[in-house]
Amino acid sequence: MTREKIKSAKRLVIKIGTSSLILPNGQINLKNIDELAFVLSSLQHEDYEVILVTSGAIGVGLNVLGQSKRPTDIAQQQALASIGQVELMSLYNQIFSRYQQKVSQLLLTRDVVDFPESRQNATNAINALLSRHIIPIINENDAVSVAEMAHQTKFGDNDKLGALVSVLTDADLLIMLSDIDGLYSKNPNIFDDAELIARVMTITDALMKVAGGAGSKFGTGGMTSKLSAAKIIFDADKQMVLTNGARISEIREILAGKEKGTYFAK
Ligand SMILES: Nc1ncnc2c1ncn2[C@@H]1O[C@H](COP(=O)(O)OP(=O)(O)O)[C@@H](O)[C@H]1O
Ligand SMILES: N[C@@H](CCC(=O)OP(=O)(O)O)C(=O)O
Repeated sequence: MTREKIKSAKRLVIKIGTSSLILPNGQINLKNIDELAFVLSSLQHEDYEVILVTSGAIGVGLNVLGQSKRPTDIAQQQALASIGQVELMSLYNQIFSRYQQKVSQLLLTRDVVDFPESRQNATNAINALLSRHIIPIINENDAVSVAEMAHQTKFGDNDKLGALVSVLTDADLLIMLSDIDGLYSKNPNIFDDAELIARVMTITDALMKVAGGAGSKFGTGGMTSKLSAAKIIFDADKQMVLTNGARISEIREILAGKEKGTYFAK
């Protein structure tokens, strides 16, 4: 059950989900964002290379407009993402600068990652930012990405984006922050006797069956999309820890190899 390989990780991708950024009442979770900025900035100052993959554009957009329900209409969702992304980055910029950390924004679409030249270009840009000790903050370009039959520029969800960014940047570790302590043996929303799984070595069909949908009204993919992301990580021979975004300071313990959350590695 050893997590020895985590201890030498230097290049980190941290993915934070909407459920960790927005409170159930629709307000911004300032406590989590502040803790995230503090922990990631201090890690960066200690010479870790840190990349943040963030969700929350639509959730923050709803907050800006004082709405509570995600619209079903695609154009309305894209408008909300466009509004929320600015506010989200403005918040990150303010809070990270309190910890003397510069940040930047990259909004990706799937075609960028699919085509070798644009993929390399994106990797080069991220490497250039990291070499300047800047934390790149990455989201999907929700305002323009589409999922049409012959034209697919959507990633689907940010768990997948987090895994793809980890592969793209050859990161040593992906830490996925959700609103739950890790993967449970059953959907904990339904079963009281669900138990936390400490280590996953492969994604089986049986495991896919224990994963349910999103637990909060703001989350999108639920555990199914986290396991699909883990599959990308396994296929690329990489490692991932799924843990609770309510206890961001535990990232330190995870990096020290302590048993927190669910560890996905061969
Ligand atoms: N087997 C399972 N183990 C853990 N969580 C599960 C499981 N099945 C379903 N879930 C649900 O998945 C949710 C996490 O996904 P999601 O709401 O999309 O979060 P995020 O916004 O962090 O991406 C959990 O809060 C939980 O309700
Ligand atoms: N790109 C979208 C988030 C999509 C998504 O997968 O959200 P989540 O399940 O909260 O990680 C946004 O910024 O609202």
